[in-house]
Amino acid sequence: MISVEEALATCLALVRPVGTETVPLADAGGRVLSSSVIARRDQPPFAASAMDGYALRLDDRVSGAVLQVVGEAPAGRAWAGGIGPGEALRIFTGAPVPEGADCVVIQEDVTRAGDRITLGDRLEQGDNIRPAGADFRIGARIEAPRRLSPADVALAASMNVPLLEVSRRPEVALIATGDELVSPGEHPRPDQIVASNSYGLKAMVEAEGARARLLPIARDTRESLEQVLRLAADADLVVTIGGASVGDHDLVGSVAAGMGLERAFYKVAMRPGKPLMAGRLGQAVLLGLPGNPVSSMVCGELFLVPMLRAMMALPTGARRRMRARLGCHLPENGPRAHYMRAELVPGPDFPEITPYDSQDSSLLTVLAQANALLVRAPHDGALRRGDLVDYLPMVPFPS
Ligand SMILES: Nc1nc2c(c(=O)[nH]1)N[C@H]1C(S)=C(S)[C@@H](COP(=O)(O)OP(=O)(O)OC[C@H]3O[C@@H](n4cnc5c(N)ncnc54)[C@H](O)[C@@H]3O)O[C@H]1N2
Ligand code: MOO
Repeated sequence: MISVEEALATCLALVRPVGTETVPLADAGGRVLSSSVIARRDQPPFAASAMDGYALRLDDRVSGAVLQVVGEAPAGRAWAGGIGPGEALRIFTGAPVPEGADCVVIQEDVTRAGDRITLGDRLEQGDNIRPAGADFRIGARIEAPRRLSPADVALAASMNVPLLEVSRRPEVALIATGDELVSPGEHPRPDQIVASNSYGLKAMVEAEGARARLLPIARDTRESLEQVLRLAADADLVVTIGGASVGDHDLVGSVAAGMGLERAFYKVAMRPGKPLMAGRLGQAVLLGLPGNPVSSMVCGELFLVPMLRAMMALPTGARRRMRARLGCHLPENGPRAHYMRAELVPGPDFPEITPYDSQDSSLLTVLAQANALLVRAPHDGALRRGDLVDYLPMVPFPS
């Protein structure tokens, strides 16, 4: 058995970036930017009013002053002329500030009568002008690689860049295996269950921005497994679920080997998820996850997600660990790293984390409730309430 760290390093060494494509800005949210975005203009491109009011000279901003209104500038229509002493321009938020004006007095501080305004008693100190280029200058960059947030998309739009180069979405084929499985909505026999983790993994893959394809459930025969694996030949990453352990019906390793799998490792010193395997299968990479629902989902978080990120050319490595105070006592850990499903709540200095009583790797109710994985190293000594421990956050984090 190898360590989680070795297994992750090997998984990451197996994958390659999948290449790039160009997409319209409107479809770029959540995608991974692969070429930096470069601003084609200054924003704002002119000194702009931040308020609805009157543009005038600072020298004229005196309580009680009476000024002549010479014209009007709505947003999108600049006033061609300038502003002289004793003059004001009616101006609206976002409109260019005219030559000669160096402040905008908000309309609430002004009394207007015909073409004249009188400035009120209390006038603001600020000039209410957004200087040209205050947001960004031409040539400013959104550096790649970066997963594009909604704010990034808005920024790229503002930079007037309509097409973005992003990483292609990796194609992931998901294969559930086992005679006991039926698809959700079907009618299982009394000795059957409903395939679950393949659907959870599909959601996980898609949340990362990759494409997931659920292949037909492979039955526990060599022929069935071979047939379904062949359907996955064009995928970038083939993920099998189950059939990885030592039982007579656990065929994934030997069938994949027969089809040319160059296995990089099998079995990792972790709980849950010991019978994990990975290797190269033709043009694709194969990740063989254990069948227990929680094991496969935890391995998905720890290995599949970083692999997908590497395939999209994002900086990779282990999921970022955080620190929390333990909410209970825990006995010494065994020889495998333990990723305990846990509840994380806010605390006075660090958040407080308490693992659920049952850590059986079949319990999806516990996994769905958990908002963190408490990480224990192999042979970690007994821990006391209040000790600082590592955890990996999972959604939903308490708000
Ligand atoms: N003698 C030993 N037995 C087992 C060992 C071992 O070391 N020696 N390891 C155990 C561990 S740890 C795990 S994890 C499981 C993993 O086994 P497999 O990967 O071969 O998974 P299966 O046997 O196919 O299934 C395990 C369990 O999960 C259910 N399952 C499978 N696929 C799905 C699915 N898509 N959706 C929902 N549930 C699924 C399956 O029905 C079984 O209940 O092996 C232990 N055994
Ligand atoms: O490690 Mo298995 O993955 O106990 O469930």
